[in-house]
Amino acid sequence: MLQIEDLWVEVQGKEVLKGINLHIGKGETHCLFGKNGSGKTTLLMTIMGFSGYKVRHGKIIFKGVDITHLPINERAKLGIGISFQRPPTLRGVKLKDLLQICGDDKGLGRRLAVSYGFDHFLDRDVNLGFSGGEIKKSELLQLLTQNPDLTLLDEPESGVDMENLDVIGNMIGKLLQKDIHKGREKSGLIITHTGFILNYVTADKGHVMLNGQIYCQGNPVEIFQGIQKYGYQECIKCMQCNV
Ligand SMILES: Nc1ncnc2c1ncn2[C@@H]1O[C@H](COP(=O)(O)OP(=O)(O)OP(=O)(O)O)[C@@H](O)[C@H]1O
Repeated sequence: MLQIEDLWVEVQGKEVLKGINLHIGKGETHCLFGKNGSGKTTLLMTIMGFSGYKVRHGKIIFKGVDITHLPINERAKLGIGISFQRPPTLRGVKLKDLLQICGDDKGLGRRLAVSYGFDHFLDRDVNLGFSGGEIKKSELLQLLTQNPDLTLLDEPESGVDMENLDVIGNMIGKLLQKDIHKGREKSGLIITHTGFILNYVTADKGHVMLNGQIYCQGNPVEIFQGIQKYGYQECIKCMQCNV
């Protein structure tokens, strides 16, 4: 599904990603762990194609297509979706209108909003005055409507209370087809500090990013436990380190 080869990325003159290699197969969900400022968000924003993330070297291949220099809208059309760590407020854009843009089937967004008890937000400007948890629900509603083949999630749990974590987790589980083990087709890359998502999706691989490089890949639960026990720096010295 996604193949990243020796990716070097510069942001505002600073070299942030330094030779990233990553392969996410069809139907696989990967978790990305790592210290603050290590480059995780930069990787997601670069995959999605946001301006300001300058690819100095390397390739991003999605579904066999080289998307390294493709505009963001083309990447979305090809089937990539993203949920931001801190999504912007869209004044003058109603959530219902954004949901219509996200999905071809015009009724899908509303049906999903009703099913998650979120329909009273449809007539509000996107994220304007939304609480932290409401912003995350709105983001996931947009993604469920878009129904991307590769979903990029940047700390989906941040700002979400304990009860709503369950709702958010189930929405992500639906997005990534948690329950369909055979023939699962949707892929995901999830940045998480808390590891909460591991209770809601069957994650196939975990990676640890430090200082713009991926050091470790392996069982996501074991990696997360290793980080909790020994910290990032010690974790990357483990047997699973392959870079
Ligand atoms: N627009 C920008 N201008 C300047 N520096 C930037 C910009 N975007 C990212 N950086 C820098 O690049 C580095 C990596 O940032 P990034 O947001 O990718 O880290 P992260 O691993 O996602 O961190 P966190 O876990 O805190 O969200 C940081 O030092 C950050 O300050």
